[in-house]
Amino acid sequence: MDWHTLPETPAYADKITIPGWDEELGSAFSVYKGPYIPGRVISRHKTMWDVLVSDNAIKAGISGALSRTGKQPVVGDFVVLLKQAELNSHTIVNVLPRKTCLSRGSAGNGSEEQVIAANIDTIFIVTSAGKDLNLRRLERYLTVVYSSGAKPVIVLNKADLTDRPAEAIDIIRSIASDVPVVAVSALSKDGIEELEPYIGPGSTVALMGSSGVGKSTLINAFLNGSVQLTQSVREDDEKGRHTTTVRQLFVLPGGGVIIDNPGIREIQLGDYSDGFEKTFSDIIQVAHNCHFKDCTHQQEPGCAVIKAVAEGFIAGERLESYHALNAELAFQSEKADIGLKRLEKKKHKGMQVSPREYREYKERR
Ligand SMILES: Nc1nc2c(ncn2[C@@H]2O[C@H](COP(=O)(O)OP(=O)(O)OP(=O)(O)O)[C@@H](O)[C@H]2O)c(=O)[nH]1
Ligand SMILES: [Zn+2]
Repeated sequence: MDWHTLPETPAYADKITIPGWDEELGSAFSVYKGPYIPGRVISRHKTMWDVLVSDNAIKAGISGALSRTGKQPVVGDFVVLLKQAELNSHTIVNVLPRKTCLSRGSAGNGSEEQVIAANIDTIFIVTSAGKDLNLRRLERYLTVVYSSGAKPVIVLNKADLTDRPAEAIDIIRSIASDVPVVAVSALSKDGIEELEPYIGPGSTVALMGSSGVGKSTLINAFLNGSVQLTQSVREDDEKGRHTTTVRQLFVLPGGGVIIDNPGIREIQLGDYSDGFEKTFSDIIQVAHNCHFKDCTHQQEPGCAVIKAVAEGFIAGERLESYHALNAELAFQSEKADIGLKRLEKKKHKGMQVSPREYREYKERR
């Protein structure tokens, strides 16, 4: 064979069958030669990770070097594993660049943000028709999703319980600008085909929304009975004990991936300032016309936002929600600042030398 006809792509490239894998990951991985294989994290335990590799799921720990960087693999991460066949062991040695990153803000202790999941393309914000429908909560969810880099889709579930789903959709659209809003019934599967474009081969979705809106029912509908969602896997850990793990990443029959993780379900509002500006882009746009540059849109004269509310262009509740979220963000970042100061103090303390240490130091010289 003439060498010109050799394929340009490395030999492993066509063997990689990890859902969500793409060319970019391929080129990031191409620097690894030898006993390294790629994988995708299914779920994380304290010091062990379940990882999907070409055609099965394995358990892996992480290397000391990766551990020292402080970068912990999370569900959805694409990782590089060192495979030691003779020891029957896999070790995660690196996390490949994340496309999107869903994290809990730096709430409380001022420590760095906590990443919950990575590489989610689309997040279904699930709400249900009827009394769960809460526009203010939807705005919070939108804020979180925008900050992660994923694309939001609002799913109005239990459409079978309302006579007027179109009305509910209109209400949601009033705050959602160009975010798709889809009415479905997870129970009867009515309308779920409208969600199919987001769960096609290679795409990764996650679901967010309060308890009882029907997230599990929806996932089961996508899975089409191929996996039992609540199925827990009983296996022996490295010490021979039985452990029970719950899968958090599912491959759909059509090739898409669904991530279902308690941290995403129960997401709290943290430092999501970027997403905040996107969510309230209408208010921020109007605010350019406020008389004062630092207008807080509370009661200042010449406030264009208050004027827009009075004239009915912006809903009063929406401005209230803006103020409430703004206050919360300010509070969170203040808390983070306080935490930082505490840390700085601590660091300083560590550098202080006690009189005894100083004496010993001088004596050694
Ligand atoms: N009528 C109707 N009921 C639904 C629909 N989808 C889900 N339900 C019901 O709503 C209840 C809650 O559904 P789940 O799927 O457990 O809700 P969830 O969002 O996963 O709840 P958590 O696990 O607490 O987060 C169940 O009794 C479902 O049968 C729907 O489209 N229509
Ligand atoms: Zn103003």
